[in-house]
Amino acid sequence: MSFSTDAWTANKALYDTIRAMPFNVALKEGSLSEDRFKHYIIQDAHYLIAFGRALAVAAAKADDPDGIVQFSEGAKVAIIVERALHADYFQRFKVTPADFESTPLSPVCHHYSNFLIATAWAEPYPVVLAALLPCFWIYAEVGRAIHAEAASPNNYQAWIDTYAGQEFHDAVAAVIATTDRVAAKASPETLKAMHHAFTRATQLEWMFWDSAWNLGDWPV
Ligand SMILES: Cc1ncc(CO)c(N)n1
Repeated sequence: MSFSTDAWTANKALYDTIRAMPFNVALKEGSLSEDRFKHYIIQDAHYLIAFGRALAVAAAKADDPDGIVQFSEGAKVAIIVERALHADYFQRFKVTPADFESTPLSPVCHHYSNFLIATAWAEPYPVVLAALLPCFWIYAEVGRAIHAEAASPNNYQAWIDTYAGQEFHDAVAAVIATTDRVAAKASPETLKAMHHAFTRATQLEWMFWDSAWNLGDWPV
């Protein structure tokens, strides 16, 4: 079985939990409060900078030229396309660049961002890809599932359309393919580390939405 099928099966229960989270249900129904979405989108803007940085390191570690192109392009798209989406919502919710700069990373965003950057720098290429894969794959699945059932009109349609869109899904399929290709020649120890990284990132995806729902902040 491929790494991706194995990893998805092993984490399916966690994915089902993510789908049923109050944040995602409310997003689908269009009833998500603006303060919760605003919290989410500010933290996500911080997160995407770390995500882009980790993708750039993955590009530098790629085992072939196609991988350099794939992940440097991924880094670029993470910053450019998603910034545009955020700029839209920042304007709508009146978040100024100064507000964004002065809002620190929440504990969960800080943890997830640092997990990706630390993994990108310290671990071998296959493990880096396994850590990055849930960020792509879970958003693609959640995006499509929400898109299929979303209330219309929905305040958050632009977000839903981005992650349900064909362009994002093509990028996700390509990351799955590269991850499976490198996993197929990985040692048992590396495979084990890949599964560990994939599960950790999936947990952090859950925690990221949970933190937005609860307006997570530093307790002290
Ligand atoms: C937390 C998080 N994970 C994944 C994505 C998709 O790139 C995102 N925008 N934010």
